[in-house]
Amino acid sequence: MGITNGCVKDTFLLTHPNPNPICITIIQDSRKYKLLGTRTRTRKKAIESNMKPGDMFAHIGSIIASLMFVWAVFQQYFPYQLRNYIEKYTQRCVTLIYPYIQITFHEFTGERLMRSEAYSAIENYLSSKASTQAKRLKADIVKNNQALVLSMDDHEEVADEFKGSKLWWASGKNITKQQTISFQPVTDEKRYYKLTFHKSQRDLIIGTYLNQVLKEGKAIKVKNRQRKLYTNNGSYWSHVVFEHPATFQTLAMEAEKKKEIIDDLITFSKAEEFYARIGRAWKRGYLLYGPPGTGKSTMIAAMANLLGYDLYDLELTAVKDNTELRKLLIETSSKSIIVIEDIDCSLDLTGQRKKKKDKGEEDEGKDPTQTPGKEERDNKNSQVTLSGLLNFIDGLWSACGGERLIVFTTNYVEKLDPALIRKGRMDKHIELSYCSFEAFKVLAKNYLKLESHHLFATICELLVETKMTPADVAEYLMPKNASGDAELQLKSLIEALELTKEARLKAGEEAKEFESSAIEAKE
Ligand SMILES: Nc1ncnc2c1ncn2[C@@H]1O[C@H](COP(=O)(O)OP(=O)(O)OP(=O)(O)O)[C@@H](O)[C@H]1O
Ligand SMILES: [Mg+2]
Repeated sequence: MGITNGCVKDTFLLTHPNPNPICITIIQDSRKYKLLGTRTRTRKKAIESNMKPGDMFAHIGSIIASLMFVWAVFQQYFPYQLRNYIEKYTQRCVTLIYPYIQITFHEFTGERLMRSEAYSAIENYLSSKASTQAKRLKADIVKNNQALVLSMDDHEEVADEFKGSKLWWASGKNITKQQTISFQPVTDEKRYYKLTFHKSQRDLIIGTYLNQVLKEGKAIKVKNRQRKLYTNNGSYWSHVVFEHPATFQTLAMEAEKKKEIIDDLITFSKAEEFYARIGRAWKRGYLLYGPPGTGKSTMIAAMANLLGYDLYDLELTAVKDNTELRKLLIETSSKSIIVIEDIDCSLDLTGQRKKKKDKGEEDEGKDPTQTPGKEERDNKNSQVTLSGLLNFIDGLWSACGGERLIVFTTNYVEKLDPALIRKGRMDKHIELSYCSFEAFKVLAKNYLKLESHHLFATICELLVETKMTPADVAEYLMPKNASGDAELQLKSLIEALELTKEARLKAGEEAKEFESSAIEAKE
């Protein structure tokens, strides 16, 4: 660049597209260069400079300043419509030559600027790629400060491959100034991910690849999330962190039965396509029944831990009426287990339909899930009725997308209305019963770290002859002192089993005596 009469010339003309160039004045101020823009007509007056020709810094500075200035002039002097027109056609021309397609996924979408599900799924999907490829990463802690999740920082790029096609994910952000009254400048950062791929792969990427990214991203999110236990306070759910340690490994139960339940749950959780194909909502109902202390609640916690689902513990007696019940149902999230414990105690749901039938009140063809009868309404303080509950389950099956399990527990299965537990509503009925020897061995392994012992044979015999719940057996296996002598604990269990056996025999004899005296009295 030569400077004649204080004017910038020559080199500039090489880089400047305008034949009547806009002159950029560069005034060397000690070591820094100040860039000032001015038009050609002021060329002669403009410059006082002692800049050395060929100075690289000055060149780059001048080019950038030149471009900025051209852009500023373009923005200022061209009418808006013309600018739009030029921009539109420039982009079209570029698209004609540029062989790649770009898709942008913004972090916030919609009028209410909700965080986009697609954005967070992509963030999760890219986390493993980012940790191996990106140079700048962002770290976040999830699961109650237990797990670290990495994602790529702004303006990073990672590559991915799908069925032999290469594609690139870049992260970026737009910064806009907000119009608020504040002493500090308030800026609004809008992040996005941009996917770039060759236009020949359009169908493959938009169809299959993106679906897979969203699916995998959501699965990672579910795995990383801190699970919650929701309880209803009237018509509102409140939650705490769900951290129950129960698993199917620690659950005392026959191995075959346990495996069947685990298989059923895992099959359900992976059966999205199957349910869609057969036209059924992706839901499954479980009825757990058995005496108190046989592990019904423990099994629900183990189910939630196995599948990584949230738990909604629905207290029916706290729900005012059917409308409130429906509202609660709609607020439950996907990948959750909705639990109604002790369904027989929650409401008087036991014989209402039978009573109505006896009185001939119910039409043969009438849908049982329709409007509640008077008896049902008058039964309890809570006005939730059997019909309401059936509607709740059927509504859950139809109104809410995403997978959900609903689990009822009861100590008295025979008391429940058959409509409530029919297949289709409660698909799987699981009986949890008194402690078997196989179940005892699981407890002994968990509590005493014993796989075999010479006292096991005696315990096996006694367990066949008596009825003791796993909860009671577990209580005898709890360490009673610091030494935690396993043999002592097994002996105390044997003692308790013998006492239970004696009590049972005595009760049997008394019952026999009572029966024979009743027969004698009749005669
Ligand atoms: N099958 C089991 N395996 C392991 N532990 C068990 C089992 N059953 C009971 N327990 C132990 O007994 C305790 C009580 O069990 P749980 O609350 O699951 O019984 P429940 O069947 O839900 O009883 P309820 O009908 O009274 O609600 C649990 O804390 C658990 O440690
Ligand atoms: Mg329970």
